[in-house]
Order: sequence, then structure tokens, then C-alpha cells
Amino acid sequence: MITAYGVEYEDADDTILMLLGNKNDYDLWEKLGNPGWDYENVLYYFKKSEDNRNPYLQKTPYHGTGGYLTVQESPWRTPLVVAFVQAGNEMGYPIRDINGAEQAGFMIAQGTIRRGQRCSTAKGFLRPARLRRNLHIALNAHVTRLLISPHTKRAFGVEFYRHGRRQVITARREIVLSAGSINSPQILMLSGIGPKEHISKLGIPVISDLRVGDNLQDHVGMGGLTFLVDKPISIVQDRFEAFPMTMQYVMNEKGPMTTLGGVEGLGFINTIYGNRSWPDIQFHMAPASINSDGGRKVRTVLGITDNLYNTVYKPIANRDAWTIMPLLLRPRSRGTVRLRTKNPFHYPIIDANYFADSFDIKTLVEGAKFAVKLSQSRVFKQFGSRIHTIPFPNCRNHTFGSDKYWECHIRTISMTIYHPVGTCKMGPETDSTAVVDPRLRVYGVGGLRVIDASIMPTIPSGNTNAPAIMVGEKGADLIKEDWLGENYRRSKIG
Ligand SMILES: Cc1cc2nc3c(=O)[nH]c(=O)nc-3n(C[C@H](O)[C@H](O)[C@H](O)COP(=O)(O)OP(=O)(O)OC[C@H]3O[C@@H](n4cnc5c(N)ncnc54)[C@H](O)[C@@H]3O)c2cc1C
Repeated sequence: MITAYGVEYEDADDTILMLLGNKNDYDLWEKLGNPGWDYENVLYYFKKSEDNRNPYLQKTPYHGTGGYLTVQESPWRTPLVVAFVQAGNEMGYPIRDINGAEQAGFMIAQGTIRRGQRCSTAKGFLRPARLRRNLHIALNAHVTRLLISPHTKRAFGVEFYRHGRRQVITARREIVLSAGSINSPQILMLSGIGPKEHISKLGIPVISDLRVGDNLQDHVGMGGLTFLVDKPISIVQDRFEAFPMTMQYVMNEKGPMTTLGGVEGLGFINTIYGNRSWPDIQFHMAPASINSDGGRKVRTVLGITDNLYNTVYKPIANRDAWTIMPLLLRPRSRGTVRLRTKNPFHYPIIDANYFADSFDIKTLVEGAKFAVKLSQSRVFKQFGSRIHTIPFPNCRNHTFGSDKYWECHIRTISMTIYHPVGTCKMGPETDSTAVVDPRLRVYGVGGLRVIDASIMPTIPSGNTNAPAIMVGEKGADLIKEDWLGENYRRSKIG
């Protein structure tokens, strides 16, 4: 295993919310020509990795116990999240396990945490296995290309740089590439596997002409929707005293620092463009907004201009507020990842292409309008909740709250929550856009698989970490099946 950073970063360093996606997502994968990837099959792998600590969920057929990945709710919450799930109910959605039989509904978020602290894949999976004799981990190693014989078209090695020194490792059986949806396509293209017209222009000899880097999909959402409340019940940074709060976290594994990246509640709804069995909008609810840290950090992280911050959020700096981030679950727009140059240390060019298809923005506008209605539910009245109405300076030509206004707002603060998938698409041989086959083997090259979120043909309707882990679990079984044949039996799970 060769990794660019320390193993703590083996999955993206903030990953925490735990969602499986919708049953229809995986049934679609199978319908697209990928046998064995339907919901029933992948549910086995979701459950295999999971150790759900919530007794009422453990008993359902949709959750596992005893897996490497601990899943639970944050031990700390605000009254706002209770109101959020009740408001969903008031709007006609059940309060339910959104990872269960049906997805449309509201729930207090579950995350990959263990006793209040993040349970990354490094902590969950790698730590217990790190002393195995057949596992070698090279930290701080940057893979620059795969070595592939131009004659046999077989991958036989990996070139990487570590502490400034070039090293090569050769493989007896096969190589598994898991560098994620941005870097897996980058490494493939650097190695001669990719769109011929693109890589040959950069002077890279073409080994296999495949649509690597196409089909980029991501969840784009609306940031900055802010609701004010009259009671001191939200997260206002200045109100928290850093030392006692940190001690509560370190000593007791409790308190505000155990929140799941600030997100407390989740909801899945359908707009007029979707349907109940396959919601098209997800809500992330947080008991804070852009104003809650007095403009110290969040505005910079989101790249908000001084004019926008000073006009809209500064007047309410440090006031109690909460937010809903409506997120588009199944965008129609597709982006690309391409090489900037053939230098492996240059970042690739990512073109997310958000909203290229107008259906995407229309759906998200409907999601925004639903979020506003939800905030006006009876249950939120107890806190005096109301929408913050200072209009964005660049959207003033539209009436506040109109479709055009929300579109302008969404285009001004568009947010990704970093769910890129699809750039090494899995598909049958007849699919000219597929990069890997349903056993995750790269077309046209022997001894090489891609196993990460990049193989997903379409984006799952929910956060992508658990689906990426599912791909890892299933990929491991495919390898074992291929090498051990009939001698391999799938393990029983709890
Ligand atoms: C900030 C952030 C927050 C997120 N929060 C959530 C969340 O709450 N819930 C959720 O479900 N999902 C979340 N996600 C998404 C989730 O983390 C990803 O879907 C998931 O990690 C994808 O897994 P992967 O294995 O495909 O890629 P990654 O997890 O990105 O793993 C790729 C690995 O390859 C390594 N690598 C890349 N290039 C090279 C190279 N050239 N040489 C050597 N090593 C290399 C990287 O260092 C990395 O360790 C979040 C993502 C981000 C960025």
C-alpha cells in the first residue's frame, strides 16, 4: 500500500456522516450492465463493514454489528435538531432510519465515530491490520505512474517518489489503484490509459484509449441559507469556552466538539421533479451559519467576498442562527478531470461543470423553497425562528424569495461537500464510456484494477464515504474470488 499522506488521511480527513444511498441507485448500477452490484448484493458489504452502536438500528435488516467501522450518533445535540426532524414530520415526512427500507424522511445524523471521536478508515480498518506480515505501508509516498508493458499490456509495477527519491515496486499478481476520483484518473492518464486525443497531445504514449476522467459527478448544494432564533440554543463560537469544551471532549468524549462536522440533522425529500421512493434533494441541518464565528474562518473557507459578508452576514455576526444546506442528489451535469501537464506533481484540471444542465438548478431551487417552508413549521416558532432577509448584493434585482432570487443565491454560494465520483466508470464491454469492467479490471490492460469512488457509474443519493467503503469491501471479495476460485467463501456477517 502506497499512500501520499499519513494513513490518518486514508479517507478524506473530515469524512464523518454515514449514509448508504438509495436502493434504486444500486439497482440502476446493475441495470446499466454491472451484475452483482444491485442493492441486495451491496447491502451485504455495507453491513459487513459496520458496527452500529444504536440498539434500535442494530435489530433491523439494514445495519451490521461487529464490523470495523463504528457508527453512532453524536452524544451532544441542540434542541434545534429535534425541531428539525419534527418539522419534517409536520411537512408529511416520517422520522425514520434514512438508511433503512425507505429513504424519504428525517433523522438525527449518524456518523462514523467511536466514543465521540472520528472513526476513519485508517483507524477502523488499517490499525487492526497494520502488523500483518503481508501488509507494507509506505507513508508520504507520491505515486507518479504505473509501469505497464507496451507489448503485453500488462501492469507490472508502480513508480513513486518518497523523501525525494524515486522508487519502484513490482507486482507478482496485480495492482490495485485506489487514489480516489481525482487522482486515480490522473495516475491512469500519466500511465498511458485515457482519452487518446488528450494524453497523446501531452506526449504520453497511449496504452489503452479509454474515457478516463469523463463522467465526473458531484453533489452540489446551496450554502448560506440562514435562519435566526431568539434563544441561545445554537453554536455561537464566542459563547463556547475553548478549555472546558476541549477537556470535556478529551476526558469524557462528550460535548459540542463531538458534533459530526457541525451537521446534526439529515432529511431526504422529493421535489416536483423527483418521487418519494427516490428523493432528489438531501438536507444537511446545522445549528450554526456563516455568521456564527463572527467572520473568522467560515467565510474564508467558503470563499465569500468581503462585500457579500459585510452586507449580509456581518450585521448578524455571533447571533444565534441555524442553517439547512439543500443538496442536489442526482445531478444531470457531468464534469471532467484532465491532466494539466505530464508532470505527475502538477495538479490535474478539475471541471465540475455544475449546473451545465438547467434541470439541476431548477431542482435545487425547489429544494431551497422547501427548506424555507420547513423553517416556518409550527415547531420552530417556539424559538422565534425566521429567515434572515438581507438580500445578496448581486441578487437585488430579483424579489427576495422568488425562484430567480434563489437561483442567484445558489449560484453565488454553491457548495460542494466533496463527493466526486465516476471518473473511472464501471460498465460492460459494450459501454464505450466504461473504464473498468464489473469486476473492476481496467479494460485493455492486464493485472490492474481500480477500487475506489471513481468506479461508480452514477452518484449514490447520499454522502459517498460508506459507498466508497462498500466498493472497497466488494472489490476485495472480487480479487479473492478471482484468485482463490471455488476455495473462497464469503464470510457470515452479524
Ligand atoms: C472535507 C471532506 C469531507 C467529507 N465528508 C464526508 C462525510 O461526512 N460523509 C461521507 O459519506 N463522505 C464525506 N466525504 C466524501 C468521502 O470522504 C469520499 O467519498 C471518500 O473518501 C472517497 O474514497 P476514495 O477511496 O475513493 O478516495 P479517498 O478517500 O480520497 O482516498 C484516496 C487516497 O489516495 C491517496 N492518493 C491520491 N493520489 C496519490 C498519489 N499520487 N500517490 C499516493 N497516494 C495518493 C490519497 O492520499 C488518499 O489517501 C468528504 C470528503 C471531503 C474531502
